[in-house]
Amino acid sequence: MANKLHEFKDTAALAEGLADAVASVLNVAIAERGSASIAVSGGSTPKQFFKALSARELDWSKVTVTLVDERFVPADNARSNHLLVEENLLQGEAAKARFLPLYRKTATIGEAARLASTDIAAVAVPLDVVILGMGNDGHTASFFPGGDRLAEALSLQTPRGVITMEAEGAGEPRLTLTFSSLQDAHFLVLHIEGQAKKDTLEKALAGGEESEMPVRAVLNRAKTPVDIYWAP
Ligand SMILES: O=C1O[C@H](COP(=O)(O)O)[C@@H](O)[C@H](O)[C@H]1O
Repeated sequence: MANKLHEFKDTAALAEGLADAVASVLNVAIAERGSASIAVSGGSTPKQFFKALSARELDWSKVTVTLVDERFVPADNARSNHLLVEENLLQGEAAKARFLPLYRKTATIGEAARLASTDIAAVAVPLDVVILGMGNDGHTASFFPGGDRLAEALSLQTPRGVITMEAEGAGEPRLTLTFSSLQDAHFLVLHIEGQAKKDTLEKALAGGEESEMPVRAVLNRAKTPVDIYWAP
């Protein structure tokens, strides 16, 4: 698996470099198909990148933005990945993008997953861009160690879509794209920052079970080689 590491002098340079690369992929998709898609992660890492991407020149009205995963909280909750994207990416020209949330105000998280799966199914396959983050526990998306549906989420037999996930380290119940939904993206990125995350990456790459560090599934058997973007 020819993953590639892109190192930057600082997080600001990484944000600009990744925004340039993503904008280029989205522009090619728009030129070739008339549309483009990107699934992004939440958490604390991507904020600078989102702001840089938001300022890139492209026909955002032709771009579908969705989430790799989401906490099962409404968009006005400070833990919401939707809120992070809305406040940092979907601003200015980028506000013209079509946004597909994963959270839905449904009686159960299972119903929200079914509704989100239906919407995601209407987006061209494969996704053009997937931006993954990683926790220091080796989770990516909401593929958490000990997750109640981890094996199902990581199996290529599981159809593309959104499934629920609960795990001790996850906090709220989660909604996550399945591995099958994201592993063949045209541009598959793992965006991590800081030495601790670099050490976690090295541990993940050194071998071991996917159940211990689920990011290994992406690093070891995604169809698309992973572009790893890192800055200290
Ligand atoms: O819970 C989550 O954590 C990961 C990593 O977040 P970070 O703040 O350490 O970058 C994130 O990729 C995921 O989308 C989010 O739901």
